[in-house]
Amino acid sequence: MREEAKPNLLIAASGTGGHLFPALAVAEELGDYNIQWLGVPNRLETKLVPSSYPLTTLNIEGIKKRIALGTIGVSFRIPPAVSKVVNLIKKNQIQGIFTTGGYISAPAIIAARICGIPVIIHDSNAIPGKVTRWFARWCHTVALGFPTAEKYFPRQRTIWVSTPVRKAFHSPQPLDLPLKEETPLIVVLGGSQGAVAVNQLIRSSAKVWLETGAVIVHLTGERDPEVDRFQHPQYYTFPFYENMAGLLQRANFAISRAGAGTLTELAITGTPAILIPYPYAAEDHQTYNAQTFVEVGAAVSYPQQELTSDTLEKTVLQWLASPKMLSEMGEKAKTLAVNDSAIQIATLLRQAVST
Ligand SMILES: CC(=O)N[C@H]1[C@@H](OP(=O)(O)OP(=O)(O)OC[C@H]2O[C@@H](n3ccc(=O)[nH]c3=O)[C@H](O)[C@@H]2O)O[C@H](CO)[C@@H](O)[C@@H]1O
Repeated sequence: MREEAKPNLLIAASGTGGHLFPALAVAEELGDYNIQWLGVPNRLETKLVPSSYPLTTLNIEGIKKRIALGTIGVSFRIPPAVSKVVNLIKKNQIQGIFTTGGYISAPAIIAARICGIPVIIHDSNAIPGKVTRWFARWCHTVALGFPTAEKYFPRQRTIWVSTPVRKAFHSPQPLDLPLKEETPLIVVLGGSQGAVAVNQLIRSSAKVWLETGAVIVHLTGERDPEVDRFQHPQYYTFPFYENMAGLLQRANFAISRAGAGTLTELAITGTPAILIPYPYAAEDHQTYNAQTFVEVGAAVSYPQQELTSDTLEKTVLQWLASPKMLSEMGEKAKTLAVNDSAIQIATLLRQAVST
């Protein structure tokens, strides 16, 4: 196919791994499209996107403030961000937009409406974000990470697709860590940015877990000033780890926040988890995300305020001594996996762009 014959798509996804990796997974399925990316300066997209797709950044502070105050609406003054997206759409003859919710979706959807092109929005959480709820009416289809989220969109076309994960999750990935086959591996993570409160809990209990022979890989994020406080030969820390597929495939279990991205990956890799939902997530959505995994028996979930290091210490020791229980929980996690989520969204986009 000649380069100029490719359809042109804009992906508006910004901020956290939970918003970016599902969008990158969809982009991986659209190799026959010219893809432009819309983000903001100084967020994760500036690291993850430019090597693969041209990135345009918007200053959306004004929009963030309006959404935080609940004042955005159909009549709101069109800010410069929207004009910039309209220009981008016109200049590049963009035929459709894919967005994963969050602030960046607002100017993208408004601009798409002005230009008369279709938008597919994906929202991965059990309680969809405010922007998704407000602007869904202007989208061609709302793709959902959790089937229960459908009730927020009584008048829109919705489809439950789970959440796309990177292609690497769909095949076995080698892990570059010195681990014997029989060594239990605990992976600790706090979403794409790390979780300082979880990190503290782990450091206060890790020693007893390591004494059983287990290895811990702890993804700490980049903002924890006490990251070097605990050290042990079986304890590995990384601020951010690229090969999540390899790590979760090998993990016996995870201790994690309950972001939708990580939960979906745990389902695909069949990894049981001790979940500690982020207590300040919008509308407490992580607690609701976690519920689905708890209900099928794939995870246990503790509110951070109620979880003492003593309870966590005992739970982990019990899990380390219960391989049969872990493999049963792993199988239950797999019942929540949707392996073709990215393909389903790519198909929706192809249909929307061609009609
Ligand atoms: C604090 C907060 O509000 N977080 C939200 C954010 O996701 P946030 O990015 O915090 O968390 P998620 O669990 O959704 O996604 C994390 C992603 O980063 C990847 N990862 C993480 C650590 C690492 O070292 N390497 C790596 O690749 C994970 O594999 C996963 O793909 O958006 C999600 C989707 O709307 C929400 O469900 C989360 O509640």
